[in-house]
Amino acid sequence: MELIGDLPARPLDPAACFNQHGDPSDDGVSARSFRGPVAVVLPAGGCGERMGLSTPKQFCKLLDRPLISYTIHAFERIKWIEAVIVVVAEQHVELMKSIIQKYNHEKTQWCVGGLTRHRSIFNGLSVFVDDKFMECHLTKPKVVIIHDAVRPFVNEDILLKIATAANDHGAAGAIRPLVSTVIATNSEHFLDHSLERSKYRASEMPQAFLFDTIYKAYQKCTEYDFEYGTECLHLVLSYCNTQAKLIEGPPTLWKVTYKQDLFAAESLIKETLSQNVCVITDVDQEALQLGHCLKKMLMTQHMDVEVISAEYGKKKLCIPHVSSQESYNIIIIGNTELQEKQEVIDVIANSSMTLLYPMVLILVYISLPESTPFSKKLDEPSAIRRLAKEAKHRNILVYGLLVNYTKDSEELNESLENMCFISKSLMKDRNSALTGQLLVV
Ligand SMILES: Nc1ccn([C@@H]2O[C@H](COP(=O)(O)OP(=O)(O)OP(=O)(O)O)[C@@H](O)[C@H]2O)c(=O)n1
Ligand SMILES: O=C(CO)[C@H](O)[C@H](O)COP(=O)(O)O
Repeated sequence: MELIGDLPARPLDPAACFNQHGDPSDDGVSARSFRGPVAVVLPAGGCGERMGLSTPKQFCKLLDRPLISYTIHAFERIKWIEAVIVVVAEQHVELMKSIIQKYNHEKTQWCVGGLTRHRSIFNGLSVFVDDKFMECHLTKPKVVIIHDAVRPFVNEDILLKIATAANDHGAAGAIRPLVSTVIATNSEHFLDHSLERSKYRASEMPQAFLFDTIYKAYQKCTEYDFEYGTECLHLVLSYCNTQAKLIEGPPTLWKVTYKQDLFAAESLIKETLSQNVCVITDVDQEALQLGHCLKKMLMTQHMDVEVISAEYGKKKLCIPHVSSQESYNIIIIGNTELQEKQEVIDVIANSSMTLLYPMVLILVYISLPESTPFSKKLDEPSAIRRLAKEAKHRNILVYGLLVNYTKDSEELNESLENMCFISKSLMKDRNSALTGQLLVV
């Protein structure tokens, strides 16, 4: 997947790293950065007919969080985005309100949409100017971005290019090369003609406009436009004579449309979350050795790994650091008491990181030749299960790994390789059904 190669070494936020492409000067967009203030309208009032589910796709869950929340977060995390208006169908207002509250979407407000996408967008724009929305206290922005709620992987780079171009030219939109050739059929369903693929582009989102331009276009457009139109850029061309600047966007701008797109979107999120890990080891020799060997091996798997060693009772002090690094994977190596691990879980849960993404916590136990075999400590696996069950409610996925530590370097190496592959796949799969299991390496 192209995404992997494009990831920055250590993303500040998983939402930030979906295809950070290129240099703003690549596509002729002014390098003078336009940084708002900008407002956003997210049409989310559709029913997702092509998805064929009873829940509209914008409310379908990815890693247990509604898709719409990912899109909102992608905008809210950008400083120069001032306000986000989500446009939803009347029957989903309560659901939307609960999502805004649960995920703490502080810049976001909602309004009710219309029967078509254009009607919904017009309602969203009206929030900034119509007296009936006075209580929203929103100032009309100079530039407004319009983005489908069902395109969750939009990043700051493309948004900045689009907003800057809209500021300079009145309108701008993201485009992508066509995947298939476009053909026209005749009334008997035979080929009439085909278009030369290289001359055409797919119009995607985001798009941005000078607010007054797009609002005027909607005020002037016809009932036919409202009913059948699919292109906002076309409206400003037809009704305001504004020719949009077109900017090539990354492939991750695609619109979640069919059921398979939900699987693809969730995989992309998991892939991104599994790119970095923080390993916290005990200070004894075996734990330190395992930690450093694991780091080397995970790095060959293209992961960004940081190792911190802390003595008994101090591990929870490492979590604020993990949280500032926005790492959603922690491996703790060492045989310290479960009470200590419980304290670490408490600190993670209180850090508010797990509000957005599930955290993976792998507890690595070391079985030393001279100590009581772990299999004889019957209470330990069930204690891990209990701990994991409680942690799952707090969006922390806890797994146990038991590593046989031996002086035989070949055997130890094999154990380490297994530990690396199992850890990597636990971080990548984020499988909640496996939490609480103690896997023997
Ligand atoms: N009356 C409508 C119809 C669509 N949209 C929104 O416009 C975006 C893009 O539309 P599309 O992908 O076509 O969504 P749906 O109309 O829901 O899907 P479908 O066409 O398969 O029914 C979506 O975020 C959708 O919720 C909207 O706000 N109001
Ligand atoms: O394609 C588009 C660009 O103009 C729009 O993003 C929009 O998704 C079209 O919506 P629909 O699929 O409902 O026609």
